[in-house]
Amino acid sequence: MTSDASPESQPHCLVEQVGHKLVVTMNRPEARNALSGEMMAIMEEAWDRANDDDTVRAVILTGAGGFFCAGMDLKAATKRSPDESFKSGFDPSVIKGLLKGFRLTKPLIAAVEGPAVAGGTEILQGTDIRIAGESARFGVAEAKWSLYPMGGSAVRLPRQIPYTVALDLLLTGRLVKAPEAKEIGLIGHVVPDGEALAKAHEIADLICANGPLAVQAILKTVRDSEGKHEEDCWADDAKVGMAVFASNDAKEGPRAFSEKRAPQFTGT
Ligand SMILES: C[C@H]([C@H](O)CC(=O)SCCNC(=O)CCNC(=O)[C@H](O)C(C)(C)COP(=O)(O)OP(=O)(O)OC[C@H]1O[C@@H](n2cnc3c(N)ncnc32)[C@H](O)[C@@H]1OP(=O)(O)O)[C@H]1CC[C@H]2[C@@H]3CCC4=CC(=O)CC[C@]4(C)[C@H]3CC[C@]12C
Repeated sequence: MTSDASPESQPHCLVEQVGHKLVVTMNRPEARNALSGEMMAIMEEAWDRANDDDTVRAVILTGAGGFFCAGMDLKAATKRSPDESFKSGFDPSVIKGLLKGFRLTKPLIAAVEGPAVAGGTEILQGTDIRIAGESARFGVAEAKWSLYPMGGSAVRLPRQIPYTVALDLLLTGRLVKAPEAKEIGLIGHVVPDGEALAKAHEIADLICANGPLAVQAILKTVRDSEGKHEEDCWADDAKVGMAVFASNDAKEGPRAFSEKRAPQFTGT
């Protein structure tokens, strides 16, 4: 993957831990946070950190300057053949930065303002809870430029929203605003413009106050059972659930309820 560091020497992605929350901010506002090699590399590191660091209990993905992400850098794509990176060894069957073929073990909350287009809506499909300012725009525009939604939308979008709506978006490349995106189930919350990040923090705080083992176990079962027949899931579901019930935190939760106090979870 090539690195194309910003001329302003600002990193293309910022990563900051706030308490138990890891906040990942795509940071190329002059290009509507279009994805770059550098941005993808920083996001890959952030995802590893989120998965490996026990102090991280929730992750927020957002964009700088009032924009989420405009997908691949189309201007950079005019400087070399669009398929050059594939020829030089980049295997697009896993695109970790875009959460294709790689998932977080901690909940990932998207806070969207402005456009989330093409790769921007594709990475959104790897997030768990999605919040947007009311004039945010979403769409999978690749076909408009005779490109392919390589971030996974041809597979994922029809699984996440109704088939006919997914095909409408994939084949026309049209954009929808936040209220319609909520109506079709692509996002879960619409807030006044400028308030998506605050709402994401509010939801992340609720998650971080919960038992981290329970939260991560729920995510694991949801992820592992995707696409399987439910009868094929119960054995693992029970195993994952029993490990949570055997934890110290599972003793602390009911004790805190009985003692009428907030639980103090340790993740053990
Ligand atoms: C293959 C995947 C993925 O599936 C492919 C894509 O994502 S295709 C991208 C398609 N994007 C779009 O269609 C969006 C285009 N933009 C717009 O429609 C509008 O700009 C907007 C709706 C977003 C905003 O409209 P506005 O009116 O608000 O603003 P506007 O005036 O238009 O723009 C303001 C300025 O911003 C510039 N701008 C906007 N969008 C882009 C853009 N996408 N690229 C560049 N610049 C943009 C605009 O020109 C204006 O600037 P001015 O100077 O003022 O004119 C691929 C997804 C990720 C890829 C990987 C990324 C990392 C990699 C790096 C490498 O080196 C190797 C390859 C790879 C791994 C790469 C591989 C493919 C992907 C996986």
